Amino acid sequence: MVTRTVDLRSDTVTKPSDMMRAAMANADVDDDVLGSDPTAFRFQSEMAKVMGKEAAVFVPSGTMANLISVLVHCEVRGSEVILGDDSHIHVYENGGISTIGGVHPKTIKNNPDGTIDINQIEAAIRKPKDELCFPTTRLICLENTQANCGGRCLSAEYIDSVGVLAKKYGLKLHIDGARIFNASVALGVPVDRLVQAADSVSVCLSKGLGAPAGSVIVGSKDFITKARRLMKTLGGCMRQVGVLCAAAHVALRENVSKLQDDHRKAKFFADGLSQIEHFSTDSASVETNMVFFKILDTSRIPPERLCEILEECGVLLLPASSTSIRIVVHYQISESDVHYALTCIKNAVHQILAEKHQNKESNGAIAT
Ligand SMILES: Cc1ncc(COP(=O)(O)O)c(C=O)c1O
Ligand SMILES: C[C@@H](O)[C@H](N)C(=O)O
Repeated sequence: MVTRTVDLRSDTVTKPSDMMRAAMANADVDDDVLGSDPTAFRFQSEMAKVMGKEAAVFVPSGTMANLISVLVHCEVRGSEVILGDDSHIHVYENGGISTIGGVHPKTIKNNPDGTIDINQIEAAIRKPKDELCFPTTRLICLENTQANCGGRCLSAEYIDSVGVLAKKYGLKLHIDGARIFNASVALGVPVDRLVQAADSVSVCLSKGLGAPAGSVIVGSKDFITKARRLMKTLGGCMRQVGVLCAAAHVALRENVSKLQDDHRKAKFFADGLSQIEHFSTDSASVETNMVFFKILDTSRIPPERLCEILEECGVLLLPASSTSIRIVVHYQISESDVHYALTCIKNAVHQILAEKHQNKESNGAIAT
């Protein structure tokens, strides 16, 4: 019987704090479609200010925030967006920019550090002379932090250089900033500086900041007006949305300061994993709240089996590939949880290896 749960599947798993629940219960609300929900208005104004952009709109999810942002930038048919081949928009959003928006993706391989090579970006930009046969490049998307590269941070200098390239060719720049506050804290760069070159940013309040739901798109007033209209088309406009914005506002006020500790716990986790035989963990590459560790082929430990055994002791993890597992730390994971999970992982490895040895023995016995 599981008496303790340590949920390391994602930073989307946090439960709203008591302060968030109180804010939700007491939120001053109104119909945000017929008019303006006062709590949503205040939160959106605060987010625009914090991110250094003209305007903001609260959106039900990060996936919808990215979809809306890409579709507003690429509102002309035959548009193409340049993005990383391991980006969330390309991998985890059901191809929505194409299936719903008719936007063509031009992927470039993500570097291990989360960037996409700037020379490859420039080479991928379509040339006007080829417009009869090819889509028209209108947008470049970056992701900061870059989740599938291990939560790696894109520097302000890199983003600025992509911004210069975008302007050179008359393109727009969107940042999937689901974890932009993690990047800001890890780099020690104010978040508005980090996204200065971007025309739009999607920011998740429901990840490391711990809100129960929601994202925000920030950008110019004109962009946000178009984004809000498209959100209505997609069915994303909500009535008394202040209930959710109240929790998101608490998350913004209370939890940015906790992110550094998440990063420290992730680093501690990575150091602990690197002590475990049969695992390969690049602890040096852990910059924020994510740790990916590879299970060496020699061990022949299937990630699914490891996750299965760990679930029995209340430690929840997700395989990242056929040979690796992802750990995501958040503010509701304690130091003690980290130690407990590491102990459970070590014990699970020993259990699986013992199982394999026993199977080998019994197969050998049958064979003789
Ligand atoms: C980098 C990144 N972008 C966007 C999203 C989408 O956010 P949501 O789950 O709220 O749709 C996620 C994960 O959830 C993510 O990790
Ligand atoms: C898996 C992905 O969709 C989610 N954003 C996560 O990082 O957990």
